[in-house]
Amino acid sequence: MARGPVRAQYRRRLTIPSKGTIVASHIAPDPAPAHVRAASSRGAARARLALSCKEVEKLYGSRSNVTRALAGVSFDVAAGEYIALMGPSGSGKTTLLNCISTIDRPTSGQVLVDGQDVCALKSGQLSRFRRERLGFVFQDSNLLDTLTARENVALALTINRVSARGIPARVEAVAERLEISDVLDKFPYQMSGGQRQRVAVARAIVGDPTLVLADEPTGSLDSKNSRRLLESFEAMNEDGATIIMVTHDSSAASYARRVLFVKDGRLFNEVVRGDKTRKQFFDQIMDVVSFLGGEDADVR
Ligand SMILES: Nc1ncnc2c1ncn2[C@@H]1O[C@H](COP(=O)(O)OP(=O)(O)OP(=O)(O)O)[C@@H](O)[C@H]1O
Repeated sequence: MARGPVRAQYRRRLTIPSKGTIVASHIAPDPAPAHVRAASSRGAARARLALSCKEVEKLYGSRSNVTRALAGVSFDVAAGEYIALMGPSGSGKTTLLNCISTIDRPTSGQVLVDGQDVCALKSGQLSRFRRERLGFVFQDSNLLDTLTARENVALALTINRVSARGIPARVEAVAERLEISDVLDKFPYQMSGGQRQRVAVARAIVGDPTLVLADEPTGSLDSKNSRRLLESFEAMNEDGATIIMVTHDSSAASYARRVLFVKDGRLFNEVVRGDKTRKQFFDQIMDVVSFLGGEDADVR
């Protein structure tokens, strides 16, 4: 099929303006995700912003050779949302995640987590902020090889100075939720890739962080283990966790409640799942992926 008419068709359906125009200078959270709405005990959390990015810009390089990785990105994430970030290779997804996670610093703009400007934190405050507010899940599980699964998960609580008495019950509870109770006493080399990744998720969420940040968490998993991990994320989100996940995979993104698309360092579009089935949401995501430049596999 000819590229031109297809693009024109998507442009109409998605109301995508002409090339180079920013679709939304500020993207607000999904006003009331159904599962958040349903959980009356979390009513107060509904209004709370877990994250607010304001005109985040990131330049790399020196004056003669500058890369503008982020060109003024603004969006809000309400507590309890589940966001997927998608976009072509080099569009700025990892840079954005790194600016949110404080691994990197924006050149200008603000990143507010729970209302606190993370760019203004000094180094001591920064490590505390990372420990207490953030949970990280990477493409490779990054577990400590010399510790069992139980010890890997417990370590996150020990570092957070949770009293030793309270640790075993919290580890058992999170293990049950992620269906890893039977591997808690195994070392990473004794587990499958999927089990290792679920242990890594347990480690990320056991401290009850404000934000769970995941960079291609299913990147090294086969389809069965990917699905299992994504179902765990979905359940965690239904229990109240706020999740931001970078993925190149439309199927993985369709588990989120809202997908933000990044292109050339800007937010280009967003789609909200609302009451759609996952399949309908997947089709909607694929529409944008196709518009952005082709096949699912090209969007990373
Ligand atoms: N440390 C760095 N120094 C210079 N340029 C960088 C650096 N890190 C990223 N970039 C550039 O910033 C832009 C955005 O990169 P980023 O890694 O955020 O993209 P991405 O969307 O995550 O890509 P991918 O999907 O391929 O991982 C790219 O042009 C990249 O080359």
